[in-house]
Amino acid sequence: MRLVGLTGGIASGKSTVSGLFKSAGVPVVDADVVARPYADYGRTHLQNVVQKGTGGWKKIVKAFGNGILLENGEIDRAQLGQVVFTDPEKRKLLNRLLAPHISCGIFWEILKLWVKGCLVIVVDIPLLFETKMDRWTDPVVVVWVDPKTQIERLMSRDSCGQEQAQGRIDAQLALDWKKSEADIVIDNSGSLDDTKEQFQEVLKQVSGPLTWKERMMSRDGLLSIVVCTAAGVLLAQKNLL
Ligand SMILES: CC(C)(COP(=O)(O)OP(=O)(O)OC[C@H]1O[C@@H](n2cnc3c(N)ncnc32)[C@H](O)[C@@H]1O)[C@@H](O)C(=O)NCCC(=O)NCCS
Ligand SMILES: Nc1ncnc2c1ncn2[C@@H]1O[C@H](COP(=O)(O)OP(=O)(O)OP(=O)(O)O)[C@@H](O)[C@H]1O
Repeated sequence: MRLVGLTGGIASGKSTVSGLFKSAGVPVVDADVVARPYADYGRTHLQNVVQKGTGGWKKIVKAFGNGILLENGEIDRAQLGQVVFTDPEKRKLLNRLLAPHISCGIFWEILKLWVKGCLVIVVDIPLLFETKMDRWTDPVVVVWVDPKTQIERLMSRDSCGQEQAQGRIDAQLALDWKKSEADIVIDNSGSLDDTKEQFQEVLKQVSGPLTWKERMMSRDGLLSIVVCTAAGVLLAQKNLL
């Protein structure tokens, strides 16, 4: 199995590119969705780590107080966002509290796809480098955008001011550094058609033949190893008798 890491900066276009992967039939695990309440998507099959009553939810309420909840008891994301994107210490606290739950949620989503026999899985993790999860993915695709376009798109999408947008950008490692660490870079500064054109090349690269190690890590690869080992043991036992 090949785990492709997809990352970038806030509003650099990760969801846009992950949408292209999905349209091309490549399964995508989205960390932002894992870290959201079910109600946002109405997709109850997804692992979620901050839904009311879960371990992640309890930790957030304990650390940030009941004032962080909506009337229905779910986390008020807009309010939590305001807090953590303006206070680095609170953001570190939130990250520390949620990191084990998010990695666990991502792991479960990957496991479900592995059981289905998927050979190439894209994991869209905004904080892939920050959380050091890039150790588990190869190749790493970084969706890059020039700084001016990034802030413009962020302000327009989230209807926020320049200061707020800059605060959110600064809450992550520099996008240029992520670009320098990438195996593959998609420059999403141009039109959607430009990005789609680059994507076709990237799709070819990530869906190329699997290495032996990747084959062995796939469901069928592991099953073959188990079956061959069992057959070998049985044959050896028969010969010994
Ligand atoms: C802070 C929260 C409440 C803001 O919610 P909101 O709906 O406004 O934003 P959303 O979840 O859609 O995230 C938008 C983008 O913000 C950035 N972002 C989210 N959390 C963080 C964080 N802790 N640090 C830096 N950037 C972040 C990511 O680029 C993400 O794609 C929410 O993002 C959250 O609970 N974050 C903590 C979980 C987390 O770390 N998510 C990232 C997965 S690796
Ligand atoms: N090539 C493009 N041309 C014009 N607009 C774009 C392009 N790519 C993305 N956008 C727009 O920019 C915004 C950010 O894109 P997107 O939501 O895909 O980014 P993201 O990296 O997933 O964001 P986040 O980090 O917040 O999850 C969206 O409003 C999207 O429609």
